[in-house]
Amino acid sequence: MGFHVCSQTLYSAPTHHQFINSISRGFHRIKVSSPRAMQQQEEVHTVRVPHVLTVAGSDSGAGAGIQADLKACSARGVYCSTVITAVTAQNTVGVQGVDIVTEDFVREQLKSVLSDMRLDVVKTGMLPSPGIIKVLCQSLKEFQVRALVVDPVMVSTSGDVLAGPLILATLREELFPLADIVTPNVREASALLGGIPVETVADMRSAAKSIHDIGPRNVLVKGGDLPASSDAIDVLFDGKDFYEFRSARIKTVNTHGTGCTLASSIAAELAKGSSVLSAIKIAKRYVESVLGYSKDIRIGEGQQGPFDHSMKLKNNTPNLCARRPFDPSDLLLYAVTDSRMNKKWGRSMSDAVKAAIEGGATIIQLREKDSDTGDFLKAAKTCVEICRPHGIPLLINDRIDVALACDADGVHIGQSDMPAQTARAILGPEKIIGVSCKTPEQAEKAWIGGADYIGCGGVYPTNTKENNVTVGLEGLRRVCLESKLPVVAIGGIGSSNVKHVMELGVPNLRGVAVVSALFDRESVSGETRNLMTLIKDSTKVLK
Ligand SMILES: Nc1ncnc2c1ncn2[C@@H]1O[C@H](COP(=O)(O)OP(=O)(O)O)[C@@H](O)[C@H]1O
Ligand SMILES: Cc1ncc(COP(=O)(O)O)c(N)n1
Ligand SMILES: [Mg+2]
Repeated sequence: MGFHVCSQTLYSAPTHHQFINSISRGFHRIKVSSPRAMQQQEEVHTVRVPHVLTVAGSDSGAGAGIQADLKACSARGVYCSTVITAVTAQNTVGVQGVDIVTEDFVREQLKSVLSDMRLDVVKTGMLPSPGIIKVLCQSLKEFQVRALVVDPVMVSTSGDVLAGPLILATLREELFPLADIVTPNVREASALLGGIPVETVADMRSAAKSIHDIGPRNVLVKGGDLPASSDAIDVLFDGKDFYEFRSARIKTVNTHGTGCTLASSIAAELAKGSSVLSAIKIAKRYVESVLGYSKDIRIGEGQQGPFDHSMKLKNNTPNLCARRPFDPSDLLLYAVTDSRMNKKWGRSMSDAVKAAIEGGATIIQLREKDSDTGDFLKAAKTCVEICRPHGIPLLINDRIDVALACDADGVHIGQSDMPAQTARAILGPEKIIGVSCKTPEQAEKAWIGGADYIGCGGVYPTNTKENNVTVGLEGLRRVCLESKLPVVAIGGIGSSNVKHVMELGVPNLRGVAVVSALFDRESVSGETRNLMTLIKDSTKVLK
């Protein structure tokens, strides 16, 4: 929620009361002194978040190890603390060096975390020496946790040894009996069982059963590296039954860190309270989604690249990043294309958008009330591609799902849609959110909720919205005077009255939003151009 407070300060610094308000919504503990704020403090409560501790090695390339665990837990909505057992010099080519942390210092890290934080699940990765495993087992006996996930990391995807055969006996005898689940890949399963071949699903089943005999409650043998298999199959044995988890195999070189990610995602779901079965199901689905999203990204020159745990990197690739931050001057001539009007004039949504841009519109909103979601999404994607090279922000009316799916620049929502604060939580800190407001109170609420601008109207009566209460120029003036956000006027505005609106000259009024006067006309670009001339004339008068 921190970003929220920052975004507000772009336009106006929040008052003390607003500041407290916005923080308390994030459930942070606060110290305050004013009587009003003291009252607020009583309402503040803290929320304990699910917490996984990973005990693993650091990967400098950040594809696997501690770094993968942190990213996976973060993406899965769980807090992750870390105890580092080894530092590896590693990249997509291989492991160039390993520096093992001393047993004493592993013990010290464990004590720091476990004595202070109430955590739910411990997940282990690279445990490079028998001594470190013993230290860990001692700590686990001293400080109770709800579950222990053991990923018996031995060899990296690149084939380099991370923990040699020396650890096998201690791993089997001391750590496995404490584990709720162990997650060997096929090679690790083979090594744990003295080198027996594990090359088929049938082998995986019998390996899972044999490893179960060593003591863990559940064994998941992962088949990512299974030869000649078109699906990615993992086999679970819980002491009674076998379960097969199967997903399509993603064709990609970016599989470095899949094992660490699967294990920490299982730990994350267990920390949230899932059963072992559903934790595996969700974790595997997550791995499949991130691999699918990342299949074409390229990081490093080696054979096995890392993937994008947060599924965000591609949004920032240079050919797509004409997007720039919202600027209130974008509101100057705000074109709202309405599906019914486009239908009436036999125009496609994208033709309407092209014409508005050609005429000089500074921001565009798609308002679709009739078509199916799939058709709307397809058209919206085309409009995003049209707008982005021009640097014109594209917003979607009401449909946050469509805005996300087509990667629009933001949404415009009304008073009966979800609150701005909820929309902001879903859309993240960057997307533009506009809220329709008729009163200063609504404008205040939108600001606190994290909106970027206010749409105020209807200024004049309009056919576009049935039963819409008109606020008039006076209502617009009141909202503008009190709003901390930039305002765009909407409702029945066109060439005959745009000057009256713009020449109000009130602070925060940054432009006009227009539907019929642009789109219920023969030439959208011509009308847009004319209106822009009138807007510029009236802003000149003000200067
Ligand atoms: N190409 C792929 N497509 C889909 N899932 C995969 C792919 N490669 C691995 N997985 C899945 O990732 C998880 C980690 O498996 P694996 O790669 O075998 O472990 P490790 O990284 O320890 O070798 C498993 O759930 C496996 O099924
Ligand atoms: C520090 C460290 N820990 C674990 C792995 C295993 O990686 P993978 O998940 O690809 O098997 C690794 N390569 N490096
Ligand atoms: Mg792997």
